[in-house]
Amino acid sequence: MKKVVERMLSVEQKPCLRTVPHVVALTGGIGSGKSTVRKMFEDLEVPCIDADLVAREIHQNPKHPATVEIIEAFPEVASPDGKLSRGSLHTLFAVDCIANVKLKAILKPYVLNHVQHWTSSMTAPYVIWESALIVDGGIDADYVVCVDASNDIRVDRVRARNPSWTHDQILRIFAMQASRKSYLTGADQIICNECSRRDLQLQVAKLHNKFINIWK
Ligand SMILES: CC(C)(COP(=O)(O)OP(=O)(O)OC[C@H]1O[C@@H](n2cnc3c(N)ncnc32)[C@H](O)[C@@H]1O)[C@@H](O)C(=O)NCCC(=O)NCCS
Ligand SMILES: Nc1ncnc2c1ncn2[C@@H]1O[C@H](COP(=O)(O)OP(=O)(O)OP(=O)(O)O)[C@@H](O)[C@H]1O
Repeated sequence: MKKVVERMLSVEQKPCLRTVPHVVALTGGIGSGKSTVRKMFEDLEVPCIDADLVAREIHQNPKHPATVEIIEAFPEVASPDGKLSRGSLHTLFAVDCIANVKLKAILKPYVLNHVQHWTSSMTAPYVIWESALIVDGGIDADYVVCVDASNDIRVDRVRARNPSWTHDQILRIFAMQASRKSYLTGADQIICNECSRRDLQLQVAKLHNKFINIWK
């Protein structure tokens, strides 16, 4: 009986073990393979969030204060129902650097707020935040993973994924994003995606084991 009471007391006195998960930022330029890598981490049951998808949910909601502000600033890219028109990446933001900076400044606080709330509701040792825009700064991650491939491979993959995009449109998006060098120098770890999906998966599994070992 004494032992049972002692054990109950020791359990009650233990501090709450619930801690906020570590954050791995997953970044890279357009077509580098971020979403492909994110899905591989999801297959390993790592909770993942796509910041660009969060941004999309915001600017496709005409009542969201960020959407109202964006449409006020850029009425030319409003759809008839008050959302941000999806083609606006090519017609405005990939060709007008100032407009792009303003768009990101409006969206970023709302996206980060959502992503941080989501993170604090997770119980895994670590979570993954995916975004092409992480190297823009202001994102507090424990570890930055950059998915990399040569510009030629990325252009080919984006063209295959988006057949209606022209070569010029793709190069404009490249030019709006951080340089390949900035992505690489800002990373703690690089995943080289000039390989087969199978070899990519092996790199992901190795990295996952490393994270689990340090943060278990
Ligand atoms: C410009 C927008 C409206 C175009 O939307 P659309 O659905 O047509 O494109 P999608 O989101 O699928 O983007 C496709 C790819 O283009 C690249 N990209 C998108 N937006 C940008 C941008 N503003 N600057 C540079 N590259 C971009 C990314 O590699 C992205 O994965 C949208 O991408 C957007 O809201 N971008 C800003 C996102 C943002 O500020 N996120 C904050 C993260 S902290
Ligand atoms: N190792 C690979 N072998 C063959 N195709 C690949 C490989 N990795 C990615 N792809 C393909 O390349 C395209 C771009 O990959 P993905 O969408 O993952 O890139 P991304 O970095 O998320 O791009 P974006 O910034 O536009 O969201 C996709 O169609 C994907 O299926």
